[in-house]
Amino acid sequence: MGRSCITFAPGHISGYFKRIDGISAQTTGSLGAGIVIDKGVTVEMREASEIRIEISDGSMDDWLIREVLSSLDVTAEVRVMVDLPIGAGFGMSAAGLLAAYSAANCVFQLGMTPADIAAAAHEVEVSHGTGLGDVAAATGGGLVVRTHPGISGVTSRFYPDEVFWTISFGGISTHDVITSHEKMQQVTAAFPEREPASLAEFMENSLSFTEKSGLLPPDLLPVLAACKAAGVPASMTMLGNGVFAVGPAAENVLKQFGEPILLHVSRSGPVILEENYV
Ligand SMILES: Nc1ncnc2c1ncn2[C@@H]1O[C@H](COP(=O)(O)OP(=O)(O)O)[C@@H](O)[C@H]1O
Ligand SMILES: CC(C)(COP(=O)(O)O)[C@@H](O)C(=O)O
Repeated sequence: MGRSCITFAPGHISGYFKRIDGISAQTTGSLGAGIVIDKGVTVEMREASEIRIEISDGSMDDWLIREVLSSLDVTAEVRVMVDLPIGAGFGMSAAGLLAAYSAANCVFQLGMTPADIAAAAHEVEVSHGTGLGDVAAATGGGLVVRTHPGISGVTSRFYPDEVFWTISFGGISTHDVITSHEKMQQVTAAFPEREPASLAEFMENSLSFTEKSGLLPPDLLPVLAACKAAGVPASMTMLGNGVFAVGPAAENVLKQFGEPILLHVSRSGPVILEENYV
């Protein structure tokens, strides 16, 4: 007998970013811009005397969720359902952390505010090198521009109605990239000067960053070229081996290279979907 909760947190595709190091995990993060998407991570959690974790992609690697439970000193049974591949630039670690902290807060009635949940998730994300700016972005919805590091760094959110299509050829180790001084130097040099005021400007910034960042895997060159030829705005999913592209015409272009996935811009951040006493 006890309480059980189901939560959802959206994923986030970074178009471009720049690492900022502060004196703590909370003041460390990134500046940049990206889109919060309607696919993400659902977490179902119930009180239990022993920890049991099941991840929908069959992964046995459950350290991220264990980290959440141990930081709160609670034991629970947890089911994690991931809508998109982990490690492929869809911010699944931030979504998993936000959904898991929200679920634990609901199950164990911890009284955490949304800012407490975001701070806890950002702490894990930064201290383990699984991301820098995704948590801040995914605390709400929209196309998000971040001008300060940390969970309060969002300056603007706007909500384009356009559909997005994405294609993924696999992962890139976020940890290895964001802890490489050399890679971060090139990324910083590639950071666009102009803050985007529209979806079109965001896509222009993202593509110019991608081309200068030194992070573009060669497999993506023909995909980006095909999008350009068809007049479809597209860029690389930071940090993953994939492309995201705007508008209905993107589907047919991306189809030549694999199985495209349809995305919309999320209107909200983490939510509690269900709360029960069992
Ligand atoms: N939603 C999740 N649920 C459980 N573990 C996760 C989740 N997301 C990430 N992880 C763990 O964290 C590691 C690093 O993930 P990361 O590359 O940062 O993912 P992403 O790029 O999707 O945010 C993964 O190898 C996996 O062990
Ligand atoms: C680009 C990235 C550093 C990593 O993103 P992901 O691989 O999706 O965790 C992101 O957190 C950001 O700061 O913009």
